[in-house]
Amino acid sequence: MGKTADSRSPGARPDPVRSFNRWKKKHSHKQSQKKQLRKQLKKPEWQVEREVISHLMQNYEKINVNEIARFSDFPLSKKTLKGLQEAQYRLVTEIQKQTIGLALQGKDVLGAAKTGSGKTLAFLVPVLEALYRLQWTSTDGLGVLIISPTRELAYQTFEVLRKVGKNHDFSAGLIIGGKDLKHEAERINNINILVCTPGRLLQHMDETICFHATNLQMLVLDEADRILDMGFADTMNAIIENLPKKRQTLLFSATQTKSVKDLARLSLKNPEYVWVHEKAKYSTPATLEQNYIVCELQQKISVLYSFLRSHLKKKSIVFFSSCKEVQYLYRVFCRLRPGVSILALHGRQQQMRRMEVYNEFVRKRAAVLFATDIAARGLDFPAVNWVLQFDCPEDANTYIHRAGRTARYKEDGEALLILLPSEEKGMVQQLLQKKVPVKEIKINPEKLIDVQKKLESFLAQDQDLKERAQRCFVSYIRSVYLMKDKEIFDVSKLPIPEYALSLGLAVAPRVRFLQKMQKQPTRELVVSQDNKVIGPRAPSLTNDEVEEFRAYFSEKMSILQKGGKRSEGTEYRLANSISAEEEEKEDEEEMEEKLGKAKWSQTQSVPSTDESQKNEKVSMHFLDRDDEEEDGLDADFFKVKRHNVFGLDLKENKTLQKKEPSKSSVKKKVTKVAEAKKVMKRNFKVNKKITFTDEGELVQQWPQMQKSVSKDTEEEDDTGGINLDKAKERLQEEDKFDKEEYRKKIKAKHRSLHPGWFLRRLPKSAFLEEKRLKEREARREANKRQAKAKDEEEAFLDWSDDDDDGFDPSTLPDPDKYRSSEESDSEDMENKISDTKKMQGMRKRNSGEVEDMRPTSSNRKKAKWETLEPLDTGLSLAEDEELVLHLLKNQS
Ligand SMILES: Nc1ncnc2c1ncn2[C@@H]1O[C@H](COP(=O)(O)OP(=O)(O)OP(=O)(O)O)[C@@H](O)[C@H]1O
Repeated sequence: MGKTADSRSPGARPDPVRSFNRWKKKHSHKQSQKKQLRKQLKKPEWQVEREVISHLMQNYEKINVNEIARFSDFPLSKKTLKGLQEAQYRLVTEIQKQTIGLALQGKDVLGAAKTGSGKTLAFLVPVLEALYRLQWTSTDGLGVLIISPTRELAYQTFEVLRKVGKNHDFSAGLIIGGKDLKHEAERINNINILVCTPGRLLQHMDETICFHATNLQMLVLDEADRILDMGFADTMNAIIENLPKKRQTLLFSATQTKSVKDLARLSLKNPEYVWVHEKAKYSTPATLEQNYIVCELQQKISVLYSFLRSHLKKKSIVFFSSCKEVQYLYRVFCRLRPGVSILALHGRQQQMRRMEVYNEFVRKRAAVLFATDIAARGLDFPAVNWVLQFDCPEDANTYIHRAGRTARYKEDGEALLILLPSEEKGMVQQLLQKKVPVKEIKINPEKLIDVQKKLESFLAQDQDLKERAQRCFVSYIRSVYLMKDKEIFDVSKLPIPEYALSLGLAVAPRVRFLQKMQKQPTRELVVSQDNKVIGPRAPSLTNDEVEEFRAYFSEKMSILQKGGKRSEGTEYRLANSISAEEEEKEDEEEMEEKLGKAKWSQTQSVPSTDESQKNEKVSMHFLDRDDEEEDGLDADFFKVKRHNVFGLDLKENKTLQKKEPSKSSVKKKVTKVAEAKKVMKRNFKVNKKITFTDEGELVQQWPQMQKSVSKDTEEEDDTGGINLDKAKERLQEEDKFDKEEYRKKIKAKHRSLHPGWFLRRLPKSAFLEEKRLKEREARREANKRQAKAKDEEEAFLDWSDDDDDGFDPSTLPDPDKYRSSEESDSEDMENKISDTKKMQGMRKRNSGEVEDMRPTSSNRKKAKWETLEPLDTGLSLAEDEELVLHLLKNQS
């Protein structure tokens, strides 16, 4: 048998020929590698990259969705793949699988998939690849725009982008308002990928010199249906005007729009519709368990409290319909000390605070977040166990987004919806139509803890809290009043006095629009076909009216994204007499309360009723409990729920029975007129303030002297206190007199001006002023319409004991002029932008008229500078206007 080389004996010498051949092969391979490397090195880096890119692009056409399981199965750049791997993203989700390929091929995509299914990466990966393909550099400017409806969502998307795109060389920026505009403006021109909210973006488009989007390659709308809805309509139209038509557009949402009208605005080119779960049995994640309970409005707070007490180790989000509800209930619940830390997130908070709360809730393992719908979409808080919808969502889509904050990406979660009896039928029907599987469950009455007494005692001690309760009350009622779907939301069915009591208020605050509505039905009795009067028609607005209001409010919400503080907040402050300092105080207090909460076991500030003491003991007891006991409580709740032994209806629960307002607690309201009469009877003399002019003339500053009529006509009518008719007449006379005086003053000013000045400036100034006046007129019209929608503010004004014969909106400061010294820069900006926006809205309507003056896109800014050339007349704005009106009249 012959021996092989390997089986040679250890002492045998290797075959030199074979060894040489082996060495030669190795050597030549090494040489060729070196040669190739040298060749490569000679090429500039960009050229090597270009070759790689062209290789990748050739593979785009070959993408086969069915063969894709991992990100590395897509022809992606090494930099993107590395970023994905480092962030632990390897396998693709269904929406990523189906849309990334299409987007890489340059198609417009409308992607829809359930909440928590990974839509963010489905658009971020193509974003990175689009700029990589074009070898984009910072000098190329803005390449991709990602628009999100809320600041928090934009921030979250930006963070994912940073994580996944960290190996690329592009610059990315986050523009969401609430920060220094100047600082943003300095950097915005160097940003390649901009993540932003619509309002703030438009503000930069309008106000930041040199900012343009002419090179834009891709536009992404996250939560597209929300961004395209009426609330953002004007802003989005104005933004789209400034974008190049030739671009790729990606739209993503869990509830996608197919409205042709909406999509036409974006000028999509043969878009690909990818509805991943269109054929799925349910439109919500399979891992999400969804239930609803029905309870009376006045019981909801106790239900929430009881829920929190039995879920102390869980992470939950509770959704409310208004900021003021969140503000009040957050404070109250902090004082109630349920034993789990509570956070609040809403649009009236300062941006810093919002960010703090967001991050804190991300970090916490067990906590409760009280939030408005700003947290409803897109936010990816880790490991949320429960979503509780304290107030009924406006529609099924909002429900889906809210509930989708739990059970994200393969995790479990539970959602509980609290419905009023009047909301049950309509809402459940809507949910089932949208393929949302909700089941009714009952509450275990033994687990319910009535907190109304405690709330009453809090309010009795704290005037500020009481005012918050009143605002919360009005705000909730207004939110129901403004809801579009009148089948579900019927304000006339709300148990108003009982609701007030449940908030801890002895008397329900007056709500102006409700009073109006209550008067209305008597005139609007519904007559049946056989001419029988059936009853008063449910007071409601027409759909158009509601839509208008809603658009107004959501638009305001969108404008919030622009600046540090909301313009809406400013208006609220006007109406509610809350100053900016107070707002800040609120935030500080929020912090204090939280700190206080940590120390609560030592500091017992809560009083003193038997009931509250009892509850206090319970809380103390709870805090002393060990983990086991907490779990026990948790389990108790689950046991009840899972075994469906909520045998009794809430109504049967004695502790939560309807409370009739006690007679002693209902005080007779003292009107201002009555008070004034009382004062007059006492014959008080008001102090006088008298000053002297330079000429030594005596002037009575206070009380103001009547200037319009001679003293002898001012006969006092002692008989019946104040004669309102006479007072009214007198005021009208005064008014006339003042106007006349003012006119005279203006004329005198005109005469004193240099006549040559007019001749030089007249044509241009007259033209500009005419235009400005027209715009102001339109704005006033718009303001009037908006004023209608501010019933809450009006209602709040009603709480002062003003005589309510009729509130005159003209007594409110002009929102265009209003500027409190405490307002931040960003607030100023917001106000400006809201004006700009309104102007844009008008421009849209009168486009033919204004287009010549204000061309769009590139020369838009130039035109703006021209038109805004300052014209110093030395007069005030009002005088300026009067002057120009006068000139125009003379001209015509
Ligand atoms: N391929 C993936 N592999 C692992 N985890 C992923 C993947 N894609 C997404 N995720 C994770 O899934 C979670 C949800 O993703 P994302 O926020 O993108 O969902 P979404 O569809 O945008 O939800 P929503 O509709 O609520 O906005 C995130 O925590 C994300 O990190």
